[in-house]
Amino acid sequence: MAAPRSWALWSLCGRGLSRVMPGCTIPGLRSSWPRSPLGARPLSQEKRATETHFGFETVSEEEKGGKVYQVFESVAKKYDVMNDMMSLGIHRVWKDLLLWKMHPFPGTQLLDVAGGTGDIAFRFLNYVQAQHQRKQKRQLRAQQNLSWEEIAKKYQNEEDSLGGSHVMICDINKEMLKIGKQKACAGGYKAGLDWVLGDAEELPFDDDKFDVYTIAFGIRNVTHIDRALQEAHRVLKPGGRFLCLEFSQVNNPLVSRLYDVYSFQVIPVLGEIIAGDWKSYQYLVESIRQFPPQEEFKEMIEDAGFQKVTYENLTSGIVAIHSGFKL
Ligand SMILES: COc1cc(O)cc(C/C=C(\C)CC/C=C(\C)CC/C=C(\C)CC/C=C(\C)CC/C=C(\C)CC/C=C(\C)CC/C=C(\C)CC/C=C(\C)CC/C=C(\C)CCC=C(C)C)c1O
Ligand SMILES: C[S@@+](CC[C@H](N)C(=O)[O-])C[C@H]1O[C@@H](n2cnc3c(N)ncnc32)[C@H](O)[C@@H]1O
Repeated sequence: MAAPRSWALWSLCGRGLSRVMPGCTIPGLRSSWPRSPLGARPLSQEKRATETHFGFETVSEEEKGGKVYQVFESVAKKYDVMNDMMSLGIHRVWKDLLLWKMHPFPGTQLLDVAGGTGDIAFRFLNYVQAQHQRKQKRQLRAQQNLSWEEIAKKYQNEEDSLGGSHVMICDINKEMLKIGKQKACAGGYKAGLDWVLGDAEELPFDDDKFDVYTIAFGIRNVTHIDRALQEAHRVLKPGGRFLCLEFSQVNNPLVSRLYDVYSFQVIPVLGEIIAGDWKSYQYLVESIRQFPPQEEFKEMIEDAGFQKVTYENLTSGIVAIHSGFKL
């Protein structure tokens, strides 16, 4: 089988990559990553404190944020359609599973960091609304002698239809938030959500504020993952839950091989055809390979102070959901 294009590039660039271990500035990183596209391959321990990775490229920590910003600024308009095309809709199932795992209760205060175009937030609102409506119907059926007006009122109060639940969508990118807000208008999501421009590494919220913190396909893009995890811990209430949906390490060799071919040969091509942006989608597949595998990420979450940390692999580990509690 021919080597994927980017893998060939990666090999050609090996001199530069082996000189630097991009993840070096992040406490808790293990020497086994970043990984090559075709499996674990430790890179050199030599590194400079201010360097990190942007895909397979070595950049300064100062540069990385700007580069990530440009990627999402560039893809924002085509972001949703690209996700459906790349995954044939499978990303929707992963996001649904995140919500089922969360199983929010009435009144849940959710912070969705790197919330982008709102996929997690809208699912959350749908979930709590459906749950609240079921509860309300049960209560209405149980109550005798209610007037039609009283019944209608119960259905009309939008705020109440969420049972007090609320989602705060926080993202560093104005363009992603703009698309998210447009989707919210089009989808009729008015109550129970707010949009905030903010950095996962320095969240603009008080301590102990949220019941649940989610980050879906976001933490991979953050410069200092440890800082983002510490911030997650800070803003959660005691008893609060951290949930992260992110690309991970494929645990089936056949799927892994097909996935590598698909990632490096097909995804950038789709990116070019649909979004007119090969580079951003090359960054996507490279950044996936730079992210720590399940066990190492679990340890990083524990290092940030979370307890009862577990993870669940989805689609042979193409993605995983990590969960932890602030106790
Ligand atoms: C810039 O940063 C970003 C931008 C974004 O837009 C999004 C994100 C964040 C990401 C997401 C929210 C999710 C995005 C989803 C993905 C990256 C895709 C994940 C991949 C899958 C679910 C499928 C995994 C694929 C496999 C296990 C391999 C199976 C693939 C094949 C049999 C095709 C192998 C390909 C070739 C041999 C090359 C020749 C083929 C073609 C030219 C045809 C192209 C084929 C397709 C479009 C079909 C793709 C097939 C599937 C999706 C099959 C699914 C099957 C299974 C899961 C078993 C972001 O950070
Ligand atoms: C792949 S998108 C995920 C969007 C959404 N969560 C989803 O699942 O579709 C990654 C998002 O992370 C955001 N992001 C990257 N770095 C960030 C940071 N330091 N703080 C907050 N958001 C960030 C990007 O702007 C982008 O919207």
